[in-house]
Formats: sequence, structure tokens, C-alpha cells
Amino acid sequence: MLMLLLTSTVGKEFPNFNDSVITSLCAEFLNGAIHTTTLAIDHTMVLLCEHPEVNQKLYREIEAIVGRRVVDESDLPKLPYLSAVNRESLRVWTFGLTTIPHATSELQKLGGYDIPTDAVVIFVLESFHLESTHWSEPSIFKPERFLENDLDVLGTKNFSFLPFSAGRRVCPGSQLAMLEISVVVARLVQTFEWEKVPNVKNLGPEIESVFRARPRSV
Ligand code: HEM
Repeated sequence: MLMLLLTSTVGKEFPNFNDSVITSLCAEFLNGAIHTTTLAIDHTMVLLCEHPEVNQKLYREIEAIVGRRVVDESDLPKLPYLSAVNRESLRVWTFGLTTIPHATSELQKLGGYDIPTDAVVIFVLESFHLESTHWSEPSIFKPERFLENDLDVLGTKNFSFLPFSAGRRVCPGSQLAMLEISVVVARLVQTFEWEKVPNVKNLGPEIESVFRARPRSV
């Protein structure tokens, strides 16, 4: 990306992209990328420790499709349960809690309210994901629900699932994030046996360092 930005200034394609703009764009991408993706992987591993039956099912899928070879990007389309686990994890523990502030470009009606032009609007993404009209037992981690629907991560269907927000300001890193999360989670499940540390109760998104892993005996 840095190369693209630098090339575009050299070619005078985007004259406003000076060094300062490029530096802050890189910082924004790094900030937006690192903590989010690692947190998503962290959450998924905690959920898998909480739900050993899901962990087992995922391990069996990877073993059947990929075998002993290390999972790579080209395997992902053949691993539907992995995709379901990762999407369900982003739904049930939505950590990008809100969008960044947006503004209305014209008068809008929403839920019976008039939202005036230029109003600052922030969407609480978690509320879409825990909405019982869209999701049965919304607070339960159940990856199977994503085998029965074809909801992508971009909120393009019915605004029931939008971990990366939706529309023109949707997270620009969504595809990269899903790729990284999928490959890392698959490799962690493939390589280690995961279990909850004994006597730790109520694992939740705010708790850290409560699971452990040991290499699988292969
Ligand atoms: C699981 C991982 C991630 C989640 C859940 C996530 C979620 C989000 C959300 C909810 C927004 C706000 C969108 C809005 O206001 O409508 C956002 C913005 C953004 N994200 Fe991500 N993100 C993730 C990973 C990444 C990655 C990997 C990158 C970069 C490679 C990235 C770069 C950005 C940037 C630059 C913005 C600001 C976009 C703008 O100003 O229009 N994010 N992200």
C-alpha cells in the first residue's frame, strides 16, 4: 500500500497526497489493522475453548479437507465451518462496537425520528447482531447458523450482520482481516489442542490470558 501511495504522488495522480497525508494514512491503517485482527483471533480462540464441541468439529473439517499439510489461503473456500465459526465469533462478541462518526447528507427518517441534514450519526453495530428479530437466541455462540444463511461480512443483505459496518465507509480492511483471521485460527486449531484453564469461569471478551494450548500429538 505504501508503494502505491508513493507511486501515486510521484506520478502526480493525487497531488494532495503529500508526505504528511501518506504518514497519517499509514498510521490509520496500522492502527485499524493490528488490534482489531488480533482481538478477533483472541475472541475466537476463547469461544472455541468455551465450546469444545465446536472446536472438535472445526478440527475434523480441517483434517478431512487439508490433512496434515498446513492450511493456506487456497484452502479457505473449502472450509465452510471455519468461515461460519469466524463470522459467528464476530457476531456474538462484536468488538468494533460502533462505527466512526458519520453525517447525514440530507434529511432522513429513521425509526420514526427525523434526522436532520448534517447530523452526526453513530451506529451501534452490536445492537444489529443481538437483535432477536434476526437471530434466534442471539447471545448464544452457534456457528451452524452461518451454514444456513449466506450473509457476508459487509452488511449487504439486510443489515443483520455488519461487523465491518456497511456502505461507502465500510472498513477497507475487511477482506484482509477475514483472510488473516481464517488462516491463523485454522492453523492454531490444526496445530494445538485448546482447553480452558481449570477453575476459570465466565470467559468473556474482557478477560485475558485464560486459555492454554499444547501441540497436537501427530
Ligand atoms: C476483525 C477486524 C476488523 C474489524 C472488526 C474492523 C471494523 C471496522 C469498523 C466497524 C470500522 C468503522 C466503519 C464505519 O465507520 O462505518 C472500521 C474502519 C476502518 N478500518 Fe477496520 N476493522 C478490522 C480490521 C481492519 C484492517 C485489517 C484494516 C487495515 C488493513 C482496517 C482499516 C480500517 C480503516 C483505515 C478504517 C477507517 C475507514 C474510514 O475512515 O472510512 N480495519 N473498521
